[in-house]
Amino acid sequence: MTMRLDYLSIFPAYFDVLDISLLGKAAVNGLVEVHAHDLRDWTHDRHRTVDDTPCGGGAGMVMKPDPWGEAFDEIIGTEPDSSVHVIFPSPSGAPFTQSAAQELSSAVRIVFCCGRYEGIDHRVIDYARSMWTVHEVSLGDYVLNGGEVAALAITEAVVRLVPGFMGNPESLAEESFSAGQDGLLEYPLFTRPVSWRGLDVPEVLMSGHHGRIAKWRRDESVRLTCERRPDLTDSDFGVPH
Ligand SMILES: COC(=O)c1ccnc(N)c1
Repeated sequence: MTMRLDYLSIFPAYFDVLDISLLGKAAVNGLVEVHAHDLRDWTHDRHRTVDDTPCGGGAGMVMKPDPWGEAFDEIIGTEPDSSVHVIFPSPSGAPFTQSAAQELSSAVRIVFCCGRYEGIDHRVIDYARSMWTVHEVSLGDYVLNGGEVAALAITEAVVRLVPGFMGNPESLAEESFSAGQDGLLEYPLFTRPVSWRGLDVPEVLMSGHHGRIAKWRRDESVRLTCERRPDLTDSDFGVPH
């Protein structure tokens, strides 16, 4: 199954980066298909205008609905289809999580709508909701200049979970937030040399004692999660098992 990814933006060149590294390889082996579009291709005036002043006043500009609607018609179509996922990255969106990435990794089509200026006319989102499965998602509590960087981050989080993308899918099991880690943060990692600038690899990791190593790793995950992400812990995690 090939996942088709579309990106609508006034800066489509942001997505050239998807041609390199693992994502580029996935495109080559037909796992994903990437299409970046310039929203201005759906404008009809000499200045290729995509924005206008906000109704009701206020600072900045708002992205006009017309170009988005015409782009949707051409890129996605004019018939409702709930299997198409349309993502609007936005600081006012729902927090994007690993479980959302996991769910999206089985999608056949994902269309990223990258807003600029103060944002997109809300009717674009309402129209999209009437046609497709819409996700307004935030990467965290901060504001970017546009949705492009967020779209790239979401793409990476999703595509790496697509079956066949990662050479060794087992490596996914022990990552932070993965089910295999019970949603805990990943334990600290070490490799050779055993001693480096006076800093040594924890002895337990060199013991060859798998039970002790597993316990050390679990304890470290619980400790890190309690320290850094108390919001992720509950009474169970608070006490290392
Ligand atoms: C324009 O988009 C944003 O500023 C944005 C998107 C997703 N997450 C955020 N925290 C910000």
